[in-house]
Amino acid sequence: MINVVFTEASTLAFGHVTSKNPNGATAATPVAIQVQNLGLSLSSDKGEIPVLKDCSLRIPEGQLWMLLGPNGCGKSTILKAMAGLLRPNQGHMYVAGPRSFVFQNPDHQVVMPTVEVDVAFGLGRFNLPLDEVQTRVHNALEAVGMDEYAQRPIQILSGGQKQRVAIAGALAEASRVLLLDELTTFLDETDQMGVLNAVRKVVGGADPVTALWVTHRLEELDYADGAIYMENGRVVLSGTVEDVKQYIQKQQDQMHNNGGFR
Ligand SMILES: Nc1ncnc2c1ncn2[C@@H]1O[C@H](COP(=O)(O)OP(=O)(O)OP(=O)(O)O)[C@@H](O)[C@H]1O
Repeated sequence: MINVVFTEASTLAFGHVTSKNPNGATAATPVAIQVQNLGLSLSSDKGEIPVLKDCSLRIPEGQLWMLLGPNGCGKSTILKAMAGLLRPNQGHMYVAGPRSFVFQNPDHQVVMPTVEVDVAFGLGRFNLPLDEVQTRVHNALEAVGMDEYAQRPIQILSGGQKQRVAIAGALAEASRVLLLDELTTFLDETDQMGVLNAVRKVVGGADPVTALWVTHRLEELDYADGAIYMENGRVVLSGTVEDVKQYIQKQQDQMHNNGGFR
């Protein structure tokens, strides 16, 4: 039986989720994402596999949080559930809207001939006046540091610049929550920093945008306001960056002592 409720954050009690307040959050900070006891199964040739098990977490509005964990632990799956791309079969979830999912490979998302046309593309369904579209496109490109590229053909952009165009598309649609799936995995350091700084800037801007950023790159944790660590389909830690760093360090030390650290 499907038992998932998308509900208003204020109706849920989440006392046990974070052990310490992450940077800048107080008990009164509004919540952008809350997940409680979420379960999700996917079908495979071996039948239904439980991919998410009893996951709970809470992310305050206007913050950048990172989601880490070993390959296959369920990071992309929980992100897709938050985006509404996958349907959980247990638990409760609230994600503020509008929300946007940005994929690892920007070529799946940035498809129009030029930068400004691509950012404007998603606005087509809102039937906005032309000057409103132009203002939104300009503001969104400025927010991610790509306004000088407005007229450029998409195909000459680097991977990181395309990621920033995809994020601008989400901002133009007034997205309040950005769900960002391993954007920097295949980027060089310059592109990685371009995307990280762009996300950091929009999260810290006047309108409260919240971002959840899946990554394997530990150095990116320094840009985050809070972090979540998953293992084997479960959220094992959700709190401060320092907590998660210490947890990862302990895991690495243990593996090293057992002679198994790669
Ligand atoms: N469509 C699917 N059908 C069946 N199983 C799937 C499907 N998609 C993912 N899985 C399985 O679900 C588990 C979690 O996958 P997911 O992609 O969420 O992990 P991840 O933590 O994002 O991994 P990575 O860091 O490698 O990207 C894995 O065991 C994966 O094989």
